[in-house]
Amino acid sequence: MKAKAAPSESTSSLNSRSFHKPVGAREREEKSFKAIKKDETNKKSQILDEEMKNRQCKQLTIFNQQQEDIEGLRQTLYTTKAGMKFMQKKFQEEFSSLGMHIHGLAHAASGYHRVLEENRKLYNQVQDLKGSIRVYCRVRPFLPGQSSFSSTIGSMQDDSIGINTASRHGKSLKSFSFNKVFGPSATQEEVFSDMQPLVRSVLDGYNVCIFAYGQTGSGKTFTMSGPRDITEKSQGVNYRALGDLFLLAEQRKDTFRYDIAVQMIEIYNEQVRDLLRVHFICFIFVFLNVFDTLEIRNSSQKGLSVPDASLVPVSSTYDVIDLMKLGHKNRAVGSTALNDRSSRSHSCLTVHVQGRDLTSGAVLRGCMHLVDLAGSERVDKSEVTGDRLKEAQHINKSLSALGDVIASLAHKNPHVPYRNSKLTQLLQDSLGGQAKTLMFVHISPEVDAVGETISTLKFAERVATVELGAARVNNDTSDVKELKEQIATLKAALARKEAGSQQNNILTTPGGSEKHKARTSEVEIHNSSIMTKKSESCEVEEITVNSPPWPPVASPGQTYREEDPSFGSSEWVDKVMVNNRQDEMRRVESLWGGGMTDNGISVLPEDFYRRDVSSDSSRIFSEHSYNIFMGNNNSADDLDAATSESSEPDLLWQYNQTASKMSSTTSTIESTKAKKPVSRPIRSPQLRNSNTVTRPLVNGSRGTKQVGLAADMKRKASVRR
Ligand SMILES: Nc1ncnc2c1ncn2[C@@H]1O[C@H](COP(=O)(O)OP(=O)(O)OP(=O)(O)O)[C@@H](O)[C@H]1O
Repeated sequence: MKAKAAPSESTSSLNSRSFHKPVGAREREEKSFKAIKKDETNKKSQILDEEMKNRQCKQLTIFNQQQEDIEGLRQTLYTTKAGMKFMQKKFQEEFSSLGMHIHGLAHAASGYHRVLEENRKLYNQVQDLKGSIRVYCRVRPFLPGQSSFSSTIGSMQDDSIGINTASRHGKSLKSFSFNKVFGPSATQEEVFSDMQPLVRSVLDGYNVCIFAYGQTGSGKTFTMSGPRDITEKSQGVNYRALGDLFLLAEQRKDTFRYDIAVQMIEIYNEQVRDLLRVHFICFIFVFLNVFDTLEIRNSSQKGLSVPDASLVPVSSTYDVIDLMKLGHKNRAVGSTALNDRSSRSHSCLTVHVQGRDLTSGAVLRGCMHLVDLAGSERVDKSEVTGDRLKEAQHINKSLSALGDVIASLAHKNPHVPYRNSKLTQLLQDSLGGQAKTLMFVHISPEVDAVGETISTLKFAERVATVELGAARVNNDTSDVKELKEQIATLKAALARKEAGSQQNNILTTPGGSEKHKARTSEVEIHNSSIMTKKSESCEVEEITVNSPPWPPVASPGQTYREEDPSFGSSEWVDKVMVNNRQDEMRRVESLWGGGMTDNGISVLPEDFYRRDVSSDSSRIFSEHSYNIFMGNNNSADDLDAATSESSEPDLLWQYNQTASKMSSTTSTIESTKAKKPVSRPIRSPQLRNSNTVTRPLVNGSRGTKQVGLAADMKRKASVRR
């Protein structure tokens, strides 16, 4: 800029000077000025050229540099790409190997689960084989109004529980192990789902017993039935078990046909009472504070331990709900200081299931006892007096009898004192038989119940050591069934003949019928001693004595008719037997008392029927229902007694014996009759239950005869073996 300024300055100064100078000088000056100017311009252009050159040079250098950089970048990109590709490949390889590894792990995991499941099954099988009683423990939550600050429950795992105890040496934790432990928050559904497989095995022909044990107020009734106001969610084991059986029966309907019926009894003050019987006589009994007591018959090979209790067919959960309502209404419940609705009796809901394989014709019979025991109680705590005290004493006595039985079984003692209480008699088949048994032990979390809790859990641990032997399926193959049917038919024929000739004897003996009329009750009483064997023939006595009342207790809106297809198809019943028995019944009924028929046969007075037998068909139905659960008829009972503990050859032996007996009998029927006096009294179930003439008979004699017979048959079987 200075260089530029300088010429303009000099030009202006030259102009001003040249203005004062002469023309020649001025021209010279102008020339020299122009030359200078030219030089300057040249110089300028030279400088500019140089600058341009420099700039170009710089740009070239920059360009070259950038080229180099780009080349470098290209190289880097190339190597990066290659690296990326390599990494990608490696990653893919690793990924696929990881995938394979994960696949392998998943396979191993599923295998592990399978093994676990198998282990569980095997464990259960071992338990089944050993026949160990399964023991589940359930802890009741604190009740509303109770302080939950201090609980006796110190620890709780899936299969063990620790109880805090205070001793002289300070606090300690006592641990107990069971098959399963349910905490206070366990729902009814969770509880049931764990025992569902056990319940379902009834449909496969097993006998199952689930019983709830624990001190009063610990939640036994809650587990077995539910709370006072039962909802679908709070339903207990009883409802759920039956609902599940119906569901499964429905699912299997293409291959199996199942018939399900229930009985519900209670043991109150050492008396067995039917909870499903609604009869006007019942109300009279309640009014008079006298209740009909029933017999327990463990010798019954057909699964009816209390054959006289109402046996009610059920085909839906609604039937069950109605029945349970009735049962619970009839059950003895009272208020104590420990539980405002304390069960004062042991209740037992028995579910009888008979299934027929539609392809093979094999018949399976299973039965399930669902027992809600009355709670043990310390009378000083429950503050009971009077009747409640008497009840408590009976409850404690029977529970201690249960303890004795468990102790004997645990020690494998040769003698087990089942007969010391009705409760142990009832549970005999489940505690010492081939049943699958589950005990639900209940405990309360309160600190002041710790003593009872510890003794309850100790008892439960002892129960878990009892080994019953392998559970067995009660199945009749079609061959066996056929043989039994044949035997039954033969026996029926024999009975008909015997009854016919006996009748002739009576009628031909002067005053025979009169004598019989006068001695009706006497004969009934003596009958038990006369009958040294359960009638080998028609069992008319069985028809009337052992049959549950029919129609059975009708739940609201329910009627049980002869042609009701929902329960028992005709093919299950030995029709010949039923018809024969009807004839037989008519004949024998007419034999005892009343007037004379056209044929000169005596008949019962009409008011007898009015009082004791609602209708003839009801009797037939008793027989029908009874047969369904007895596997044809009672005449096969003898055979069962022998076969239940013997093998198929024994059965054939029995059959041959009967067949040969039959052939000889038909020819020498009179002599056979002379050897075996047959006395068949007629008693309707209602009359039997009316606490009148039949009472002496009920008291033990019939039961002991049954036991005697079973023992006799067993003896026979073992001698044969
Ligand atoms: N798991 C539970 N969840 C909620 N409440 C329960 C539970 N178990 C029991 N209860 C409540 O505790 C109270 C006592 O229960 P429950 O009557 O079943 O005892 P219990 O052992 O049958 O008594 P008892 O032997 O005197 O008949 C009831 O009010 C019942 O609703």
